[in-house]
Amino acid sequence: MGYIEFDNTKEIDLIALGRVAVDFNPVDYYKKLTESTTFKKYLGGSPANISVGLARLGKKVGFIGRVSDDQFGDFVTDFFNNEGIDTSHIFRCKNGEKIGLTFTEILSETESSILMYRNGIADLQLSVEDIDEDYIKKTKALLISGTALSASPSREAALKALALAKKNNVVVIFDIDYRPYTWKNTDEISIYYSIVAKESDIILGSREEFDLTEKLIEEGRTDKQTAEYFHSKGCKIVVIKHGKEGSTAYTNDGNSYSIKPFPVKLLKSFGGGDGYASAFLYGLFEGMEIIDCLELGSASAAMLVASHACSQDMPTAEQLMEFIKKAKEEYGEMIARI
Ligand SMILES: Nc1ncnc2c1ncn2[C@@H]1O[C@H](COP(=O)(O)OP(=O)(O)O)[C@@H](O)[C@H]1O
Ligand SMILES: O=C(O)C[C@@H](O)[C@H](O)C(=O)COP(=O)(O)O
Repeated sequence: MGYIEFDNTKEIDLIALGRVAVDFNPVDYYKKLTESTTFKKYLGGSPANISVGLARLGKKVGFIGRVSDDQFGDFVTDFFNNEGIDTSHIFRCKNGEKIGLTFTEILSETESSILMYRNGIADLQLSVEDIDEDYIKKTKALLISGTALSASPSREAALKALALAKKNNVVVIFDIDYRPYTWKNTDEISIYYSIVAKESDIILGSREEFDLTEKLIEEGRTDKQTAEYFHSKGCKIVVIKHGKEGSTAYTNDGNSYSIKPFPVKLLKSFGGGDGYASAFLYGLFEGMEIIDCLELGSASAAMLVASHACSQDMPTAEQLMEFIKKAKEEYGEMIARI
């Protein structure tokens, strides 16, 4: 059953809006960040990682964002160009704002932390003038990443893009993407997350992220109650992730589909969400059944938590299918299915 009706006359599959950043992941990991001395530089930023993931899977991807006018702004723009991602709407900050830097601490396979340098950040300078209706008209889907709502003028730019997407028959995907940094308080989180969530066709988030969204609506909801609420506002698919416990997609016909993680040798505990989102959305673009979309998402997520990078290690469709094939050969056809 097709829960999402994409307008396939549009030339772009997905435009993502939000931060592009630079990740510095330690090469000498499994130690404290204070002790790591060597790092590998990658493109980063959750919506940017998702964009790379979808491009690697063969989708036509665009991006709306602001980056610094320096070598790191060049680096991320060049990386996008090399991946075939449209950069016509990635703008440079002209007042010295800097791109976000993310230093990750990989203490063990299961313990990681993320140190974000976001003072005077470029991505939150995205402004309503950067939001071009003619560009948004071109895409089947717009993905809004929650951190874009954390401060003005990016907040108003994201809300303008949302309005133009609704006006132009563009599917709206809200990746809640909570990062504590930048938000003033939890009231603002709930106000702005819930505005976007109530307008979205697809929402992806962890339980914690939905709790933050629903703080000013109703607290303590179950996953089912959360899904039913956003379905009542017009959302078609609500995906609620529970880390290594797996995830469930709730569709607006009252059905739900759950998937478990694929067994994998963990390298780090982050990066899974971006792999998950890109592959899940790829499945929707391909018209797959929800459970098959979830399987793709779970597999890609597993590949990413087993990898050092969160962008550069995004799989191609061939690699993703090969990973699933091998997992099923080793663990059985129903390995990730509940
Ligand atoms: N230890 C793990 N092994 C395999 N897959 C994992 C593991 N941890 C997370 N994942 C996968 O990554 C997905 C997203 O992880 P989660 O922590 O929920 O999101 P995020 O990475 O955005 O914080 C999970 O739903 C799961 O499929
Ligand atoms: O989102 C960021 O700014 C940092 C990411 O680039 C980083 O790779 C990461 O934390 C991935 O997050 P996740 O996929 O949500 O675990």
